[in-house]
Amino acid sequence: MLLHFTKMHGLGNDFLVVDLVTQRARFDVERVRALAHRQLGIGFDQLLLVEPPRDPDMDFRYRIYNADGNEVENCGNGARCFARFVLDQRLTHKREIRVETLGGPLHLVVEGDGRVRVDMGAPRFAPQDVPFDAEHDLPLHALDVAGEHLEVGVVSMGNPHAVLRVDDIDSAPVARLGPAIESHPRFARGVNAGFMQVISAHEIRLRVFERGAGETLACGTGACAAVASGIRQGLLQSPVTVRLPGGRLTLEWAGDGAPLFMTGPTERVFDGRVSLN
Ligand SMILES: N[C@@H](CCC[C@H](N)C(=O)O)C(=O)O
Repeated sequence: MLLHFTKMHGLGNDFLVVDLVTQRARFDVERVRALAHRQLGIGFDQLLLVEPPRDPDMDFRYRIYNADGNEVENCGNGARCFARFVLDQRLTHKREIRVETLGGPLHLVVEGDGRVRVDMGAPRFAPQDVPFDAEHDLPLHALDVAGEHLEVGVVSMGNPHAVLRVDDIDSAPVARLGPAIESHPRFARGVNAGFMQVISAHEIRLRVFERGAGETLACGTGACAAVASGIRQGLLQSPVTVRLPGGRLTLEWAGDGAPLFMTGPTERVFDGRVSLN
């Protein structure tokens, strides 16, 4: 069976996007891993599935799998690509799209310049919402990792994030600490580890070691988590430009309980067909 797919990226965070509105396919862990393989497969950080909604108030269901084959709750760069994909494929003519995800509903707007603005929902900091093993809801939590005593902000953007402030992301120990934070036993479902350098109240640099994918060129929900944590700590003020290895995002957040908005670009790389036998 030949399945049509589209390869896309958001700031270098790359995706295999599959239309399951007009096609049928099943993806188990082994199949996702095989397709994600950089040498033996197509290669991607995440697989994005476009499905019909289950909720009649929604336009689509948006499902996300990490390269390691596990299904996850949310993906910010993927959400922007999702919006461009459903428009380009003429699965909708709407430029304002509502999608259901495992992490909750998202509202996507394709702007006149082609960039996509996403209402990512309200960041949540309560440890049980992340989930993170801690008794109190604090802006910073002590975390012992690989023999180091760190202070991290913990945030749920539907998916779990830990944010560590560093002096310089170019020399930050992302490859060493990233995997140890990702699999730290206090994060029951694993965590995405963000390394944030504050440039000014309105600008940060960020690298993210993603759960189930390793370090990526950009992480949209990681950018949201870093900005939410930075504003909560009094380090940042909205709007904030986030400079990731793959490019820039603009983040706006009015504070506790308010939705966080992320705006950025998308790119379609190529279309193809793959045999799923
Ligand atoms: N790259 C994504 C996040 C994808 C999911 C993440 N690795 C997780 O496991 O939660 C983004 O742009 O947000």
